[in-house]
Amino acid sequence: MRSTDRLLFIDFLLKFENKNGTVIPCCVDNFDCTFTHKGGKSMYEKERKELYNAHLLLEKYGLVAYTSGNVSVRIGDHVLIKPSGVPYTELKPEDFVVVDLEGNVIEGEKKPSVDTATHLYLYKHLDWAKSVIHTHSTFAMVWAILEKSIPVLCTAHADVFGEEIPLTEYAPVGSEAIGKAVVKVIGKSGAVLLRKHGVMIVGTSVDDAVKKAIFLEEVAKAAYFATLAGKPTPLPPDEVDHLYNQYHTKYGQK
Ligand SMILES: O=C(CO)[C@@H](O)[C@H](O)COP(=O)(O)O
Repeated sequence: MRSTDRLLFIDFLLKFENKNGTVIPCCVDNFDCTFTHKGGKSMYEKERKELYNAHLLLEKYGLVAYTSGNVSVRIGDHVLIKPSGVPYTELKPEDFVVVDLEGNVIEGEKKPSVDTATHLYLYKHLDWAKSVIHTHSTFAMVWAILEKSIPVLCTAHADVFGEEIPLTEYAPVGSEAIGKAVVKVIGKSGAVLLRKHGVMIVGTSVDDAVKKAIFLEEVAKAAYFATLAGKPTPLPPDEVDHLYNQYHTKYGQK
């Protein structure tokens, strides 16, 4: 499409949207023309609130600072993700960006997270992935900086994760490289340490991912202090399996 034709087409779409308040496509022939739906409702209102609350919870538990980290949720062939570089104190539900699985912006005025390619790689390669969280939570990051996986040293770790928290190879930010490195080592826990970087969590829901991000920091902290104070031995693998199965079938209101 010639650029003048594109502009005419976009003008037509905008008028159509204003009149009808209807959701319209935001990418025309790969032309960079993203905009929000000013005339109508934003896409995924419910998921926007859920994602906003997840970001607030990460901040409340001290797992992120200022602009660091991000959360996304998969909705069919779309992913809703945090905008890049927006401080948590300024973040609003309407700021989240809708992208498709190839990274095209479907709705949103802001640039999506710098880690979007990583999140998308995980959604495309792990069919159970419904939400992804990235943090630089302090104690987990200490293990990642030391280039050490976190052994199963206590029952809480066995309960929630059921295995040691693996460590990726080093991968640079801003491409699929981190996603590839995560897929190579991820196990049933869905929690991974990014070498020299931080944490990546994959969840079956936003709640599941938030819970794992919170508990990972708790076990990373306990394991760090235990290792500093003495020479803790890991729980036996049979006991780890037993605790994990018990927790996942009986714990709480099940
Ligand atoms: O780790 C990194 C960059 O090194 C990112 O996770 C930032 O911490 C947050 O980036 P945005 O989601 O704001 O783009």
